[in-house]
Amino acid sequence: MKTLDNRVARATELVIQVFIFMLLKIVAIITFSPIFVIPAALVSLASALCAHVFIKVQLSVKRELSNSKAPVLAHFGAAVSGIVSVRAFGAQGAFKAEAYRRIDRFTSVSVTFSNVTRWLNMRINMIALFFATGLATYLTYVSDLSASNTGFSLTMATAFSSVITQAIRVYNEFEMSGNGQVSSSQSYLLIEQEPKSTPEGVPPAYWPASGHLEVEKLSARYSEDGPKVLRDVSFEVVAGERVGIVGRTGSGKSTLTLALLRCILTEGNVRFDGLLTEKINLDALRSSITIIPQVPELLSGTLRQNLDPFSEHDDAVLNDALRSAGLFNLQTEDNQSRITLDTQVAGGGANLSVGQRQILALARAIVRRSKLLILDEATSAIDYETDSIIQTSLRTELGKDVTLLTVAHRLQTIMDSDKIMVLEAGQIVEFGKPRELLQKENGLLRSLVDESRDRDKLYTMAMGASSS
Ligand SMILES: Nc1ncnc2c1ncn2[C@@H]1O[C@H](COP(=O)(O)OP(=O)(O)OP(=O)(O)O)[C@@H](O)[C@H]1O
Repeated sequence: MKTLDNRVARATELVIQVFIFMLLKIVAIITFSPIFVIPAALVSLASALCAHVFIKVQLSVKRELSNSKAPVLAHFGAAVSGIVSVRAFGAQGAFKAEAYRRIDRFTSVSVTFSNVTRWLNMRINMIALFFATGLATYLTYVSDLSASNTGFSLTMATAFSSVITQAIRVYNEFEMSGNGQVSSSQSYLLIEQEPKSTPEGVPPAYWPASGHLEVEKLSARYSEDGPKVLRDVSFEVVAGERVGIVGRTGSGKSTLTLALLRCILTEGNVRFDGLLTEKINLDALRSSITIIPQVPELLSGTLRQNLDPFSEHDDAVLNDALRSAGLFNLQTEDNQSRITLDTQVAGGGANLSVGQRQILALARAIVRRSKLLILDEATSAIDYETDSIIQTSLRTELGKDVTLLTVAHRLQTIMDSDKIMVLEAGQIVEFGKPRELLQKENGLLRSLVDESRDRDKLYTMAMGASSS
């Protein structure tokens, strides 16, 4: 904002300077030839008219110019970075043709742009020429001004055209940069904000004491005028239950998790450990629920800072969480690249594998003692060993009252869950114990399992889970 203020102040200063300069020239001419006050006023009016037309036209041409310049630069960038592939596939001809096409478009707009500038220069020069010629005629044949003052007045008049052009150019730049800066700042200022925390929204200190979740007619959409992606979803999960959420792609699984965290627009009631989540401050709600996304984000800093950003726990607790999450099962004591609390994590967790990041996200949930854990299962990029470590940790290390919702992409992960929720087009079509769902004729879960290559294994898992 400060840079913006400085730039606007500098541009304003320049505009004022040029206009004062122009005014001084007119004043100098009028002082020696007062009769020229009317031609000077007419010249200023005519110049202002030309400037008005020029600025209007030039604004859209300049926008078109930058729109046609970007594709040229992008094409060059793509060609340079992909030069090996371009040559390997013998696609030089196609790339050249495309480059010519883009350059042609850019050139035609550039020509229009310089024509617009030429249009203005011609008119301003003509106006200034008439003015200077009129003044010279008057001073030579009518006025009895001394030779030195005549020379001075004529010098002022001949420099007049360049000052007018300069004034228009500076004013135009001022208006364009002002417009751009103000409209982009405006768009940042008008970004919709989430509701602020209020004293009434602070939940009691004991909350949440359990992971009991009651959802009643929950609908969700991504924007005010967008369609309902989740429609009247109602279900109840008692504390400590493990629920798998399945459904075909686009059925609303991720949307449900976002709706529970109030990250999108929702209607209906969600009660978490007895409290309506819409009445609770967002920071309190989101810090009591942990979500482990497919690719967890980590912050740049040490592992310790990532697990405990506010330094609320000692190393023993953090190490315990790492062990429970399964990190130490992945590495041996003598491993040189062993991950410890002092390991530096790159921005986003770029120096760790997706599996390691999921394990750390799980450790974070253990440290925070979240009562509701939402796991968006990683579909790929995670090896069998890491996956089974995570699954074992989830089954053995979480407290008995911790509710686990797993958005599953592989049925194996959730077939031994307490319950399975099947979503279809934003609605719950099945919700119950795996064994019961598999017995339903034409059931959706049953059809998903029957389509799977591991059909028999899945049936065995479901029967085993339900009987336990
Ligand atoms: N940011 C968004 N803006 C608008 N619509 C969205 C957005 N994200 C998802 N949707 C829509 O919401 C619907 C449900 O998407 P969602 O991501 O919840 O499905 P999903 O079941 O998680 O799919 P997948 O298994 O592929 O992850 C889809 O029709 C999708 O087009």
